[in-house]
Amino acid sequence: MNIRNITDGISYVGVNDRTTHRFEALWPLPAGVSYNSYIVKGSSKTALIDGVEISECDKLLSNIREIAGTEAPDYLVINHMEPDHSGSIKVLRSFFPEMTIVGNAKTLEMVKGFYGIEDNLLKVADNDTIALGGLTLTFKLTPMVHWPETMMTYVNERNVLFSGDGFGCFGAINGGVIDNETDVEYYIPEMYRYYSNIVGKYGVFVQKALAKLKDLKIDYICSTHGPVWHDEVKRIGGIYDKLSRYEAETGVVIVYGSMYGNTEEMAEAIASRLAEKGIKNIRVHNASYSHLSYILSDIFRYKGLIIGAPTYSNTLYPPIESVMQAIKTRELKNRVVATFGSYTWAPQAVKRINSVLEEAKMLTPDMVSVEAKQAPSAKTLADCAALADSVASQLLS
Ligand SMILES: Cc1cc2nc3c(=O)[nH]c(=O)nc-3n(C[C@H](O)[C@H](O)[C@H](O)COP(=O)(O)O)c2cc1C
Repeated sequence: MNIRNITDGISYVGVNDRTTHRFEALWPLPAGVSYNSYIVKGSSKTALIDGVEISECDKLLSNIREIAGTEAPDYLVINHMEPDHSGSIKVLRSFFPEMTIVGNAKTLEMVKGFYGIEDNLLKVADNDTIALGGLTLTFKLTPMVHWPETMMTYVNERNVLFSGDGFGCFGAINGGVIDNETDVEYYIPEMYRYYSNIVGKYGVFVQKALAKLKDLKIDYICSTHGPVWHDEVKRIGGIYDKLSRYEAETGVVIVYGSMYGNTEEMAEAIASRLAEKGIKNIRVHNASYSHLSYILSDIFRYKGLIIGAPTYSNTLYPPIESVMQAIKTRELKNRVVATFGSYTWAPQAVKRINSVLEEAKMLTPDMVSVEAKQAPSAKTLADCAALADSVASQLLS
């Protein structure tokens, strides 16, 4: 139980999930995940902000009881309808039948579509407010961060932003709810992984949301996953700004597939030459072993991207095809790219990687590609070194 007073009138009542293996049945959760819910208690009305995943609803109900006693919340504000938050709506409604469900037009359409609830709904538009008595909720519509209905709720008198999934991260709450009572560095990599996997495609919309928030004084960011940001508000905002502009740090991700070691030998040669050239942040991922979510996280973090694979059944080795589609889907930009691969009788891998990069508008005129016939020869390895030189010089120039 992580009930925590955030600031006057605002409490954390979220829950931890330490048993779901994969978020969205896709992304591993080695450190669990929290579904964050909050209570805002004014002098006349109380609002519950966002729900939790259905399997954790019982914990949420007891947290609400702990804070509000037998009093039912007057409102349930839904910032985001993804079922890891909205899954508990039906149960909450049956416990608190008088509670009004608050959302924008798109939210309420989903409330009906997912849960068949059509009564006691309150539709809000951008900048609409609800007075709770001494505390006012103002709604900021932030569509496509990362669903169409996503919005954020701001408490004017406390400078608190309930940001939905925005600024969230994987990792359950380990005791400390507010950032200054926990190890922030533990969560930062999980913020990169969360952003790149879940929100990464929607950089343009994140930028629009950030523009909308820029004049608000924000002392606390209360997202739906991970710690409440207080001391780190500025840093977290900066990370989101950078990620959504597809800006990256100096460093290189080498992601490759290999069955019998030929492509891998090229990957090793490239990595070692990059290090010789002074690149320190080099992340090498064998796509058959590293989970895609970690590969994407590094790809969002670092500016250099070198992709390699063998030809497989006249096309691209499948794990790298998955990586390519994930990159294309996320509309990645502003990367220094290079490609490599190997084949035995009819090369297809590099051609396929390059064609997906072209579709993704990531091909650059000076991009280097190297492809080895069978085992990499001394000449191929020299070409790999030249590829690394080209990437290093573009990154360090
Ligand atoms: C199941 C399978 C399918 C393959 N299909 C092709 C192919 O269509 N064209 C080709 O030139 N080589 C093909 N190859 C050969 C590999 O691309 C080649 O041996 C390459 O060097 C393997 O790289 P690796 O050692 O990094 O796994 C295939 C190999 C396997 C095992």
